Amino acid sequence: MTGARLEIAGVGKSFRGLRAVHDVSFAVPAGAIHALIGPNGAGKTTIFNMIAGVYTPDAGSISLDGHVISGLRPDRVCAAGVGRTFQIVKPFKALSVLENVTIGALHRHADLVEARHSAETILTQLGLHDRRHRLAESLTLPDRKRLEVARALATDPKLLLLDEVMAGLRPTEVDVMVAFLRDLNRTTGLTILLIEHVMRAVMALAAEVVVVSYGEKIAEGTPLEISRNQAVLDVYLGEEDAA
Ligand SMILES: Nc1ncnc2c1ncn2[C@@H]1O[C@H](COP(=O)(O)OP(=O)(O)OP(=O)(O)O)[C@@H](O)[C@H]1O
Repeated sequence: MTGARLEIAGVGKSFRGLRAVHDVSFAVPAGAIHALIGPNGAGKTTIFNMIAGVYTPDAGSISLDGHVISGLRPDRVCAAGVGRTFQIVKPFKALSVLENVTIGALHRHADLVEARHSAETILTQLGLHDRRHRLAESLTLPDRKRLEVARALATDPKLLLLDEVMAGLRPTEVDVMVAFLRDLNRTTGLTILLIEHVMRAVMALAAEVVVVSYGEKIAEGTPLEISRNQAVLDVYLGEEDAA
C-alpha cells in the first residue's frame, strides 16, 4: 500500500438547480492526512461521492496521481485506488465480519483463499479478529465503524475516504481510532481524506483542513489556522444560532 496524490480542480455539482458544490479546488499530497469539514449540508458527502464515482461533477475534474478519475464508474474508481467508508454504516448484516471484509478483498484478489487471508490480516490490524465469525449486525457501534474501515482497506486503496468514522464514538474510542489511523498512515503511506465533525480527531490527525460552507470552500489551512479563522468561526457560530 502506498499513497496517491488527490487533486480536485474546480468541481461543481447541482441537484435539480440546487447548487450542492460550487468551484471547489484542493489537493491532498501523497501520504498526507487532510480533513474536510463544514456545517450540515455544506456539500462534504457530495464531494466524496464525486471522488468515488457515485456522481459525475457538472464542472471541473478530479485526478489521482495525475490520472483523471472523475466520470469513471465507482468500481473503476475503486480499481484506480480509492477506498471509502459510508456515513451510514452499511455492512452486509447477515454475513459474518470476515465475509464482509473478504468481499472487499475480492476486488484485489481473484482467489478466495488469498482474499480471506488478506481480510484476516486487516481484521487483526483493526482488533476485530476475535470477532471475525460474528454476524456484522451483532457488532457494537465502535466495532461496526472499525468494520467499515476494514472493508474499505480490504480493497487495497491508495486513497482512503473516511466519512464520519468517529461519529457516535466515546472520547476514548475516538482516541483508539485516531491512533489506528495515524499508525496506518505512518506504516503504509496511505493518503487519507476524512469528513469529520469530531474536532478532537481532526486536530489530532489532519495536517491540513478544508472548510466548506454552502457548497463553497471558505478556508484551508492547518488545524490551528482553521481554529482561528474568522470566516470559519462565523459559519459555526451561525450554525449554533440556528440550532
Ligand atoms: N442526491 C441528491 N439529490 C438532491 N439533493 C442532494 C443530493 N445529495 C445531496 N443533496 C443536497 O446537497 C447539499 C449538500 O449535501 P451533502 O450531503 O453533500 O452535505 P454534507 O456537508 O455532507 O452534510 P452532512 O454533514 O449533513 O452529511 C444539501 O443541500 C443536500 O440536501
